[in-house]
Amino acid sequence: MPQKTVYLGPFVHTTPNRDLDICESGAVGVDEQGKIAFIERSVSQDGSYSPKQGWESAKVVKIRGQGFFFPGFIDTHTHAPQFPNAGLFGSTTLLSWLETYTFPTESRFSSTSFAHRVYSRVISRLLSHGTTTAAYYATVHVPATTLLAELCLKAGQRAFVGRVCMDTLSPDYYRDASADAGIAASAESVSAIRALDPKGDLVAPIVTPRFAPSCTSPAMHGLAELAKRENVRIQTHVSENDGEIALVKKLFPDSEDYVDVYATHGLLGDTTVLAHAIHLSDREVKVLTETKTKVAHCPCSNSCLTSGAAGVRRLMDAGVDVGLGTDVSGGYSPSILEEARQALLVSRHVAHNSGGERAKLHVGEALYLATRGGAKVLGLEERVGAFEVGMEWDAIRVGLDEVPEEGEGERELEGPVDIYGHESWEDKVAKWVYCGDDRNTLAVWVKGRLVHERDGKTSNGVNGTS
Ligand SMILES: Nc1nc2[nH]cnc2c(=O)[nH]1
Ligand SMILES: [Zn+2]
Repeated sequence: MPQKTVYLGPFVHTTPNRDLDICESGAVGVDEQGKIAFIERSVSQDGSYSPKQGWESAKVVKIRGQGFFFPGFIDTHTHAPQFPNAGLFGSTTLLSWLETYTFPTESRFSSTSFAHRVYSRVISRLLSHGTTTAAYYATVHVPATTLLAELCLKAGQRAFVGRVCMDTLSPDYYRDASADAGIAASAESVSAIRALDPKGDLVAPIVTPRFAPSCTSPAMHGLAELAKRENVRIQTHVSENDGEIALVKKLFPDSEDYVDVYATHGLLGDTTVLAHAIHLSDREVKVLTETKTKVAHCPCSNSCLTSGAAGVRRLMDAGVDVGLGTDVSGGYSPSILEEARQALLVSRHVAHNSGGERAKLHVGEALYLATRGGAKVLGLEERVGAFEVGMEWDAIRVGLDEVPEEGEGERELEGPVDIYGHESWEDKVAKWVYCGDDRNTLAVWVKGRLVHERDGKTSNGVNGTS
């Protein structure tokens, strides 16, 4: 159980309106359950903080130098078994990439010892980049999928873990034998993951049809029923690539479009996350709005696989909830900070090509998608994604490097962000978003538990005592 702690110093998060909210000198009290008990927004900066009644013996964690507390990042879409392929995609596009890189690698997770090696690294890498919640796709293998959930729980990472279901148009060496076999294995996986964390405090199952081309109609119907019966969320891919969209049209000639395939199989709703959603028609966007279906925006992957540029402003204007997904190894980076940067850059391409100035995201919006927006996509908005009383302390301690004044001597250049002193608070945050990386992630907490310390040994459940 975490110790009662007061976090002192600047903190930054986003508002429900997607603006930055910067508190230059605050105090956040976190109780033994890891919940935020109070927030004070104007604490004296002279170091003479006097604790509230009942908090006199609480531990104090203080920002020193240039830095701030920020909510933990939320990755609404990634593939844990694809991390061995991060950076490998060559000139492929989705369907050739799946055949060439993805299916052969995912098939190796029939070995739980291989899974242990990869998944342990994945979790500690994500934590080191400040990702406190991830929605993972695993593979078709039930034991390795359960292992991923176990390792998340041990490391203290919040996670949704999904056994991938795929019963058609997949290689013989890597597929479900039939729709019934896939549904039964997915049901087994849901039960096994639930048993690890029955209340879903940190880890929960998520039903995961890979995408329409690799699932038969009976498999999709069965998975929708499973999700409903077990009250489990759903994740899949939609409208990522031109060839994929053409294939869906051919496979499901009676459906109006790609979104309609999922609608007619009962797979849409406010507990469903669709990744990509790049090439949607107005009708499809309307259906997502009406059904409250959520979207994981994966700009890095969309660029790597030449999939296209998703118009996030269009989705947000239509009232669709959007979060960010690294989609490794379609995307090369495990970092949601990198994904926020890519979202900003891609929005500028959209602005130039068709969307106009309004298509451009600003830094606060990108950080909203990375935190509060992601929480909403995964149904966690009451618990994480921002600093509010009653929410849980999922947080990053960000450190930025100060460049010494002339005559103060040189400092070792450590991190990628230089602060010269002329910057406003908004400037500091922008420099972090555009120039920062995991060297700026000094410590990470989930539900009040310290789960990673830069240069410490806290990652992956080792010495995670605080
Ligand atoms: N990006 C991506 N798209 C998919 N569509 C179906 N499977 C995948 C996958 O593994 N990654
Ligand atoms: Zn994906």
